[in-house]
Amino acid sequence: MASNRNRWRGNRSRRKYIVRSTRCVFKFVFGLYQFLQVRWGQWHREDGTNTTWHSDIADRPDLVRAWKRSQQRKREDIASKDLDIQIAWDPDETIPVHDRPSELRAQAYDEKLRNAQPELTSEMWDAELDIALGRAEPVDEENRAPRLRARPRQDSAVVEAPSRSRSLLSASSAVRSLGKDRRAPLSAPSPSMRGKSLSKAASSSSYRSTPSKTPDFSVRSSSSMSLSGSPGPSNRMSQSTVSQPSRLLSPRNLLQKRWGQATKSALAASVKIVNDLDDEEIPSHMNRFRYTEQKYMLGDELRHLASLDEGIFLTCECSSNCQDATRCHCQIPSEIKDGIGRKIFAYSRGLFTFRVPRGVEVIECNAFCGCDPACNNRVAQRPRDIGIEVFKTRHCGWGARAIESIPKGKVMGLFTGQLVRRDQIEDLPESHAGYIFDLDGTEAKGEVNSGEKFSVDSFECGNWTRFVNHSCDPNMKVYSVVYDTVPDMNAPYLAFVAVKPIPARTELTIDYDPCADVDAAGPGKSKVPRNARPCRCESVRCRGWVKV
Ligand SMILES: C[S@@+](CC[C@H](N)C(=O)[O-])C[C@H]1O[C@@H](n2cnc3c(N)ncnc32)[C@H](O)[C@@H]1O
Repeated sequence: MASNRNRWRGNRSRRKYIVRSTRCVFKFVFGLYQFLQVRWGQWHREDGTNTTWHSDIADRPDLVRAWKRSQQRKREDIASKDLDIQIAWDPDETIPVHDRPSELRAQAYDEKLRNAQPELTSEMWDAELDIALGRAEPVDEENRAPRLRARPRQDSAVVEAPSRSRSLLSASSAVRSLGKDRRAPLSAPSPSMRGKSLSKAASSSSYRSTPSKTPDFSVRSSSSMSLSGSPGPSNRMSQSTVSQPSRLLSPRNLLQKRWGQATKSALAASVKIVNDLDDEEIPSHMNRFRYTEQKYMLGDELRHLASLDEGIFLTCECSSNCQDATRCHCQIPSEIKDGIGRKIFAYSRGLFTFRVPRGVEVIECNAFCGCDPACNNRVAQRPRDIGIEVFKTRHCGWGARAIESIPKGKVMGLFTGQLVRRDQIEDLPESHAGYIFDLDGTEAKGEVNSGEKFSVDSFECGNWTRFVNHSCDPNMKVYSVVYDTVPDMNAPYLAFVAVKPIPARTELTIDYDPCADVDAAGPGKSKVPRNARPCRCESVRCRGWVKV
């Protein structure tokens, strides 16, 4: 490996050292971590050794990236060979150290699991509901294929087949047959969240392109959850975990369990379903709904957007925390500036500053930037840390609220769902209309670029944000943010941010038509658009209509 200047972190004298070679070696500390082995060219210990171990090298992101790529290749290699993986701990240590449980192996397991598990379909969901309601018996899945087989090396360490929680029976919809949907039909004549108005609310956004073979919503068994590749206690290798039989779960608990798995695998806080108002157990249309916390769902024709080449991104070389937007290369295209035209970040101390003009999108640091994950300019991409309740409102069906008080500027979450080409929206069923967001933040600014245009349909998949109702005096605003795509791709994320301090358990709302004439607000005073319906937000500033 070519020599390069390297500063040893923590060395106050700032003496320069040269990396002579790096090697991808798995060293086990508490049996779980892997480290990059570095041999130093101009440094050695008194005993002559010159090797140190690192999980990161702040000054050499190129080395770390190369190392991570080689790790990825190894995992893919392991995953492609067969569906078996030895994951048992060997108490007698007869297994070579490289075969012990490790993060690498956990990731390989996870990747195998994703390959082995079929995509969750509405039929599977219906079947689970049938079992939950006692209308059907769970099937023995022993002979179901393909699936991941966990091969125990010792009796003491068996990880169960991860597809245990899946039950594939009939395709009838228990929810539908129970007639649980007592709300007015959601067949709005035109999109409620869709349209110029909403796009204007969004100054821009992006979708996360972290390469992923399987979308976020993939349901994993408890054991696979514990084996997820991200660091943290919830990802440690666990002993055998047996799923709770589905038949013991009510539809709400079953839905809750699904969402719990999805939020947990995204390292996000919980989302609970509560209804203190009536006996509707779960929101309607949940029989086909798949929860995806932070990623768009991509159909085959858009899957290429999830594996963008590193070369497409502008990256910064900051060593840990990005503090100066004028020096951050990833900010070159950013149009967020202070009063004297200097580039600034959109956030201060983790909170949105609202210094982002309408039509301008926020460009966060990306996976290839040199800064660390806690950098100032990575906020919307972090896992949501505020617990959410999806609850039954008095007048607007189900809504969403936070379980704790929220400061102004807090980024609450990203709007997710199925990413669709804008020209295909008209083909969607009418019932989807109130759940579609156009990603047209830059169009609102009048700079329509020639690229493809997208919208996000959250009717059948998405997260808690699809329950956010409209208010003419909202407590959240939407802005657009990119971090795993680039602005020109027109597929930003939409981040929901608190515009004022919000007390715990206050309904979270946005304005579906933020560009309506605000000065003329008040019942009947502003021009009623064609796609409007009576607004039930009950705010004193209510326009009297909501665009749907
Ligand atoms: C994105 S969904 C919000 C979640 C929805 N309440 C539910 O239960 O699924 C948008 C739909 O909620 C309803 N809605 C939201 N805000 C409303 C308001 N202020 N007045 C009347 N209906 C509203 C409309 O039916 C609209 O099409």
